[in-house]
Amino acid sequence: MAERQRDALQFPEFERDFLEPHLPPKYRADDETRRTFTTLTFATSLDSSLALLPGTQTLLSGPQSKAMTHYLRSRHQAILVGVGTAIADDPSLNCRIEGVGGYGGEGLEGQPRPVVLDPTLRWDFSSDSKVLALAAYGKGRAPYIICAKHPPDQKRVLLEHLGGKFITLNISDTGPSKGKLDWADILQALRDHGIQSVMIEGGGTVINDLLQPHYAALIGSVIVTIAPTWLGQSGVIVSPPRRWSADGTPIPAARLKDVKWHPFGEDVVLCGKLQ
Ligand SMILES: NC(=O)C1=CN([C@@H]2O[C@H](COP(=O)(O)OP(=O)(O)OC[C@H]3O[C@@H](n4cnc5c(N)ncnc54)[C@H](O)[C@@H]3O)[C@@H](O)[C@H]2O)C=CC1
Ligand SMILES: Nc1nc(O)c(N)c(N[C@@H]2O[C@H](COP(=O)(O)O)[C@@H](O)[C@H]2O)n1
Repeated sequence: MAERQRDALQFPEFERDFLEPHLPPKYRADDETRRTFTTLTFATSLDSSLALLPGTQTLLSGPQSKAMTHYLRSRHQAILVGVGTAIADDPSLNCRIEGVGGYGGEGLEGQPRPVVLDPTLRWDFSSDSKVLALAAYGKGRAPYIICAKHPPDQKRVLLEHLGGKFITLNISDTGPSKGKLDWADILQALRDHGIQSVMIEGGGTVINDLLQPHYAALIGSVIVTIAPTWLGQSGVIVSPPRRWSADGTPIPAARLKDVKWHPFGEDVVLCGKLQ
């Protein structure tokens, strides 16, 4: 029996039912047909801010909603962040719920695969970067990095040594994602690498991109933690591009349906689907 870990988070059984309808279906290794289930999830302030300033990390989630996020991590095969988040936060991107691999569980079971979206290879990671160090200690998996250019051999060797890899995709030259990577291509690439569920945590650029109507069909669930604080102006804001109706009047950028709210400590967690 795995020993109890002092650094593990607790997320009680009775809180889990609320989330169940919003979680990906159970993973089946033999199911080749299923599209990757995508959950968009983040913590925001009352003024829709993810961080006090660009390039910095701000703690918004309280202990209960943080434990909820780690439970979500245990229920997805991968966690994706943009390179802005990887650089600003030096995140761990592992699951620290009690009973998951590395935190009282066996092997790496329950540990999601970190994925960093870094088209131009801006993230100058090393073996000291938290996510790689945790992989080396068996407390998480090494990242997959999605890029659009040839990676340097030295970085590739370091990543592959720990079980990670670079995945190279083509920049779109047409359509709404022109000049960027298309999210359908990103999710298909993850699917091709055996990932059937991914939770996308941010940051601002990634979330605002995905909240545009042409990507709504790709997102299975949206789960937002709202903390009872206003961060103030000049933060990293969730606010997707405004839409306009055919007659030129402004309409909301995005809206959720089938919404449920649940308090976790001082925070509230909102689950829904994009309309
Ligand atoms: N409160 C929360 O839950 C979270 C807060 N954050 C915060 O967000 C901030 C980082 O946000 P941002 O600076 O906006 O960076 P980001 O993490 O959204 O990364 C942006 C970068 O991702 C790449 N990217 C995004 N969409 C792309 C696409 N379609 N094709 C190709 N490349 C694409 C580009 O290189 C872009 O510069 C940090 O302050 C971080 O602490 C990040 C995650 C969650
Ligand atoms: N759920 C949540 N609450 C907050 O207050 C946050 N700042 C974030 N940020 C996201 O979590 C990552 C950090 O995760 P680790 O604890 O280092 O594993 C960070 O990179 C953001 O993606 N999330």
